[in-house]
Amino acid sequence: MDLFDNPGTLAAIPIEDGALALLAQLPLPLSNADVFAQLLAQTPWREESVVVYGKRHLQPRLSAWYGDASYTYSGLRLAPLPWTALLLEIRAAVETVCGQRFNSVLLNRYRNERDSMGMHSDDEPELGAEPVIASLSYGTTRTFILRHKRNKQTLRLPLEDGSLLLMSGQLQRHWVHGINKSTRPLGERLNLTFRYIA
Ligand SMILES: O=C(O)CCC(=O)C(=O)O
Ligand SMILES: [Fe+2]
Repeated sequence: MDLFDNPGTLAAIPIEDGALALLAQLPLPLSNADVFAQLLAQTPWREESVVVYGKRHLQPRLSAWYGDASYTYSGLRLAPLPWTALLLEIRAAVETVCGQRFNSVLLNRYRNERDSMGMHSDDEPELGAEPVIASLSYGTTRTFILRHKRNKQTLRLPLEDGSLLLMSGQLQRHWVHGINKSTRPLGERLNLTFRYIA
């Protein structure tokens, strides 16, 4: 049987004001360890800076942007890298599971427990009114935090090696999300967020 005949199904996570679904393991012909090692080695990782309230900061993580179109992220104009064979293969599997097309992917590398991502919404206008974002994780499990903008309700989701989280509907409008630093030592994690940019 071809792996892609039965890609597994996303399980909905009940949440107000948005849609969230999780697949524990994205089916791919490569092992999670091979995907992790190849992405780590092939990617031209960069330490980007962002402007927050007029002040420039280095991001506490490494990143790389691939895709068909350029994109503005936290005041940063990112020219995309061309798709690699591995990223195209991963994208095809993600698209099959999600039933959605994606034309770009942001790779984030959290080197250890001191790397993080501040609470934010992926609500740039070019992502559309109801952005569909597929978030794929490899390596060390980190806790993905979602907080409702109005009532401050908080959800904590451990994102494990090989898991795929799909965010859609009104989620970006009503919630912020991020990855906190940890006080306990942690190994490396890679995250890929597939997006569709109009
Ligand atoms: O690393 C993660 O799980 C979150 C990544 C994220 O929110 C983003 O790239 O916008
Ligand atoms: Fe995000």
